[in-house]
Order: sequence, then structure tokens, then C-alpha cells
Amino acid sequence: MEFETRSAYSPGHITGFFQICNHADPHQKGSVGAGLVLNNGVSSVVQTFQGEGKTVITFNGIQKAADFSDESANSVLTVISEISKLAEEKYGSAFHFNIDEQSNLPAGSGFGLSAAGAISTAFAAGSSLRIAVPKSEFIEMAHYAEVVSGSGLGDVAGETAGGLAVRENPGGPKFGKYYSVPLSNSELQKKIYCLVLGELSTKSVISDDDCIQRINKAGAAALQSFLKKPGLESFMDESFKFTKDIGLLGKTAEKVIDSIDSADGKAAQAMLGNTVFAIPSNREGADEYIRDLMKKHGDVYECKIGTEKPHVICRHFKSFQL
Ligand SMILES: Nc1ncnc2c1ncn2[C@@H]1O[C@H](COP(=O)(O)OP(=O)(O)O)[C@@H](O)[C@H]1O
Ligand SMILES: CC(C)(COP(=O)(O)O)[C@@H](O)C(=O)O
Repeated sequence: MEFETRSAYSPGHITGFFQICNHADPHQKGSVGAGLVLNNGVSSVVQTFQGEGKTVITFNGIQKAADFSDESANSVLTVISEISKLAEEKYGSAFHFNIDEQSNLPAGSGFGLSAAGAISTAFAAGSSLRIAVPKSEFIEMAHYAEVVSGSGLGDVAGETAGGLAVRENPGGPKFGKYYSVPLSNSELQKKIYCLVLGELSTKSVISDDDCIQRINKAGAAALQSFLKKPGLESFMDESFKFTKDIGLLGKTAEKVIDSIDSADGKAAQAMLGNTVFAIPSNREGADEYIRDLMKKHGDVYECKIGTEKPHVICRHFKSFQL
């Protein structure tokens, strides 16, 4: 049987502050907190082949491990194994895939690209295999995959909500409570400047008891005070405080954040990456000041807040529910 190649997109997401919510059931495990969904993310092209074979994953042309031997791309592999189970039920045979992920942002730097890769792969593979389940089931699969891989807790929920995304209860669509806080047009036009200083393994941080304690104390306080006055400004203020409280920042990142004083904008650490993100103030020259400051230290990525939801890029089957 022939299966068409399909593409899907999911935005990335920068968490500003979060609290880890543990649970024995991965569907109920996750995080609460808030983050910014970006106008940039991951597009995945999935080619489907019937029969046994090796699934190949490439991220920006670089091939990832095709087994679970390292954390890289595990969330995508987990999604694929869940989709394969549904496909096997439907067609009675095994499948393998070529997954080609593309992104303008770097992986492992706090942009939630493991989640964006998992969501876009679930949508594209599900569409290619004509698995007619509601969209929310693919999103739930991506949340499960992130949690069991240890690569994320709340990015799938955030990326599904869009904009300034708040997560009040942990989980995906089944158990989570998440929504988008309304923003003004001028806030949506603001640039988000991101300085990437290297990778930071999410898995190593969220499995370290000491880190978990600090994150949870600061995250609970941040969410409580953000919810009293939800908005972009309070989001940046709480993210700044959270950054300082959990103390995972390198020296350079700290220096850059402290050099952006309130006249020019607000800055914090993108969780969980060795990355600074900043939103300029309305002062004339604030954008240039932040961009020039960041460029002295490393690679700078310019984004905006994204309102586009995860979706299949090309779709031919009218009866298909995505
Ligand atoms: N979409 C992706 N596809 C393949 N590998 C990825 C993807 N996103 C992240 N990775 C890799 O997975 C590991 C864990 O990433 P993580 O810290 O969760 O990244 P991110 O902050 O981008 O979500 C890192 O080695 C990273 O390079
Ligand atoms: C902060 C993090 C636990 C990881 O985010 P990332 O490194 O971008 O995958 C996120 O999933 C969250 O729960 O808020």
C-alpha cells in the first residue's frame, strides 16, 4: 500500500518559570508555569514505509541515533512507536519512517524543540498513515513522549495554547489545564531577542533532586504572583526572578541579563537552556541596544510571539480529522 509523505509544523516555546509536578502516570505528570510560544519552531516531513525497517531521523540534515541509546530525539522516537502501534492495529503490519525535521532555531537550548519535533512528527505520521483520531490524541501522545523521554514537561501544552501560554494544571489535553493570556497588538509586534550560549540538557536538570527543590519553590511563587496580574510585563518580571532564584545561569548569561536594565527592556533565562531571552522596552534604540549587546557574546536569534497552532502543512483527505 502507498502512503503519502506528509509535513506538519509546531511552534517552539520558551518557558519563563515552571514547577515540576510529579505523577506515576506520565499523562498526569508535567509542569505548571508560563512561557512564550514563538513564531518559529519545527517542520517535520514524514515518509512512511510499510514493513520492518530502520526509522531514520534527521534534524537540520544531521542524522540522530535511531535507538534510545541517547536522549537526543527520544521524544520523536517514542511518538513514532506509539503511532506504529495504532498503524499496526489498522493495517496489521509493521512500519518504518524517514523523519526530516527542519528548524531555524538550535535544539537543546530551551526553545522546546523536542516537544515541537514530537508534535509535528505525530501530526505528519498520523496524517500519512490516515489514522483518524482527534488531533488531541496526537498531542497527548507528544506530551507522553516528552515526559517518558525526560526532554520536557510542559512544552507540549504551551505550544498547543499559543501566545503567552499559562499552564495551571500539569498534563496534555487529557489532564492539563492551559490557555493563552490575551496580548495587545503592540505586544505581539515586539521582537524577542535570544542569545544562545550553548546546550543545557533538560533531562539532567529535571532529574536532579537539588535542582527540583529550587525550581519548585521558585516556580510556585512565580506562578502565584503572575496569576494575580497576568500579562507580558509580569511574565518577564517573574521570569527574571525565577532565573535568579534557581541559579542555573552561566556567568556570561548573567552579565547580559544584568546589563539589560529596565529602561531598555526585560530579560531572563530560557528554561531550560543556556540561553538569554529579552523583550525590548518602547524606548527608541532599545532594540539596537539589546541586539548589539547580545551579538558581542554569541549567536542571536530574533523571534516574535507566535499565535500559529501546530498543524499539518498539506492535507488531501477531506475526511481526515486533523
Ligand atoms: N526536535 C528535535 N529533534 C531531534 N533532537 C532534538 C530535538 N529537540 C531537541 N533535540 C535534542 O534532544 C536533546 C534534549 O533536548 P532539550 O534540552 O529537551 O531541547 P529543547 O530545549 O530544544 O527542547 C538535546 O540533545 C537536543 O539537541
Ligand atoms: C522547562 C521544561 C521542563 C523543558 O524545556 P525545554 O528544555 O525547552 O525542552 C519545559 O518542558 C517546561 O515544563 O516548562
